[in-house]
Amino acid sequence: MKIIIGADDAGVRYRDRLAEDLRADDRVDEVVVLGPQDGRAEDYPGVAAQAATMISDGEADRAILVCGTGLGMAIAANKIKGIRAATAHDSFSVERSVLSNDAQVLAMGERVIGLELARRLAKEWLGYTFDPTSRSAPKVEAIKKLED
Ligand SMILES: O=C(CO)[C@H](O)COP(=O)(O)O
Repeated sequence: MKIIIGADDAGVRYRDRLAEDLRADDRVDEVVVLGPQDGRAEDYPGVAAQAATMISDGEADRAILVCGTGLGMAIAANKIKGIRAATAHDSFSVERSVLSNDAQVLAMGERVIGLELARRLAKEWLGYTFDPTSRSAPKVEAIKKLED
């Protein structure tokens, strides 16, 4: 699995810790880091669009995006066709974002949850795979039709 980990200025600290976790995770083959580098500022819309476009183009499988709240990242990523991004800060929502919504993007807020919870949720999120034969599949198909 190729995973993007991205952030804006408000999410850099969590991004860098989550990137370390992802690199150490056997389920992850490759980690792509997006967002501020070498102290250069970057706002969330550009980072979210870059990550979402890579997924939509088949260059990456999933992304974790961190900003202050996790809201702007999800809103911006959802503007890219084919992308389902969800902000989630609890275990159940993280699970359902994949199993119900087939979301490829998890957005979290560094100003909202603690680092250890963010790390745990990222780890849980990696373990879920959408089942295209599940009761949720027709609803995801209905979402896709909204884009046409
Ligand atoms: O949380 C953010 C967007 O949802 C971002 O990190 C901060 O945005 P701002 O409050 O507009 O500076």
